[in-house]
Amino acid sequence: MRADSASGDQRLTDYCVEARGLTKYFDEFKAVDHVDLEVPVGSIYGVLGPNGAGKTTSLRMTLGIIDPDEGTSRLFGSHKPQSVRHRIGYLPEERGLYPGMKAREAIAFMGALRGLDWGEGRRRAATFMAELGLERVIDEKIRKMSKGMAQMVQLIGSIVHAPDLIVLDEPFSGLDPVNQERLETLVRRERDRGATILFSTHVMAHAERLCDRLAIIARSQRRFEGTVDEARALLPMQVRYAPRTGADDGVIAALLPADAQRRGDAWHFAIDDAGVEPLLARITASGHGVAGLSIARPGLHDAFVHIVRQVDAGFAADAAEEAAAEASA
Ligand SMILES: Nc1ncnc2c1ncn2[C@@H]1O[C@H](COP(=O)(O)OP(=O)(O)OP(=O)(O)O)[C@@H](O)[C@H]1O
Repeated sequence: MRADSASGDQRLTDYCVEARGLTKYFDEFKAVDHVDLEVPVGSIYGVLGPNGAGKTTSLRMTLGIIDPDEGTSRLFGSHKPQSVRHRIGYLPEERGLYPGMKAREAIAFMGALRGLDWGEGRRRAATFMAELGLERVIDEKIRKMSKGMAQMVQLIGSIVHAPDLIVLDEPFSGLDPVNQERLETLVRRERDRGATILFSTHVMAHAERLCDRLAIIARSQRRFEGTVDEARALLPMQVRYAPRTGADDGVIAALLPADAQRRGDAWHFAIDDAGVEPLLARITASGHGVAGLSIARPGLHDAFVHIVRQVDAGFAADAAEEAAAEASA
C-alpha cells in the first residue's frame, strides 16, 4: 500500500493507475469507449491492441495529456496528474530530441525537466548508457545517430529521474533485436528498483515475456484483462501429430478431429473436451504409429489474434445485419 503524498487528494491505493470508463470522441468517431485500466503498484502492465485500437489515446487520457469526454483517471490515488508529474516517466509515441544535443546532455536535459540536478543527470546518463552497452555513442550528437539509437537515448532520458511510474508508448517499435533485448532488461531492472511500468505494444513476444498483467483493446474497447496465462487459457491445447507411416491423408484425417490441418509432415488440431486419450487409442489401433507428438497451450500471439478476430467478426455480422435491414426497408 502507498499513499499519495504529493497531492491534497490523499488516499491509500494498491494501484498506481486507476482509470475508469475512459471515453474519447474525435468528431463523431468513438476512439476509446469506456476503457478501464488498473495497474497494480510494482507491476509490468501491457496495453495490447491492433493499429488504431485506441492504445495511445487511452494512455494519454490516463496521464492527463488529453482530457477524456467521459471517465476518470487517478495516478497514485490523485485525480491531478500535474501534482504527481515528477513521479512519472513517459516515452510518447512521437519520438524527438534536440538534434544538436549530445546523448549525455539530452538525457540530463530530460531529467532536469523533471527536477533532476544537471550534474546528477549527466552521471546517471553515463551509468545507463554503459549498462546498456551504448557508452560509445554517449558524446555523439543526436542528429548523427540512427533512429533506433536516438530512441534508446530518449527512453533513458524519460526514466533518468527514477520515476515511480514509467509509461512507454510502443517502446519496442523501430529497435533492432539487440536493442529490444536491452530494453526488456531495462524494464525488468526498473521494476526491480520498485517502479511500475505501463507500456503499449503490438509485439506479443515482448508482452508475453514481460507482463504481469495485460489489457487487450480492440475497436476502442477493452476486450480482455488478466495475466498472460489467463489470456492463453482462452484457447484449447493444440496437438501436433506426425504419423509414423506415410499413410494416405484421407485415412489419417478420418482418425483426427474434423478441423485438423496438415502442415508439412504433421497434423495440427485442438484437443476437444474428450481429451487426448481417445485419440491416442484410435491412432494406436490404426497402426499408423507416432513419429512426433506434442501438446501445447497456444501462445499470447494466438490468444490475441483469437480475441481480435472475434471482435472483428462481431462488427462484420452487425454491419451485414444493418445492410440487410436497410435493403428490406
Ligand atoms: N487527434 C486525432 N484526431 C482524429 N482522430 C484521431 C486522433 N488521434 C487518434 N485518432 C484516431 O483514433 C483511433 C485510435 O488511435 P490511437 O492512436 O489511440 O490508436 P493506437 O491503438 O495507439 O494505434 P497504433 O497502434 O496504430 O499506434 C484511430 O482510429 C486514430 O486514427
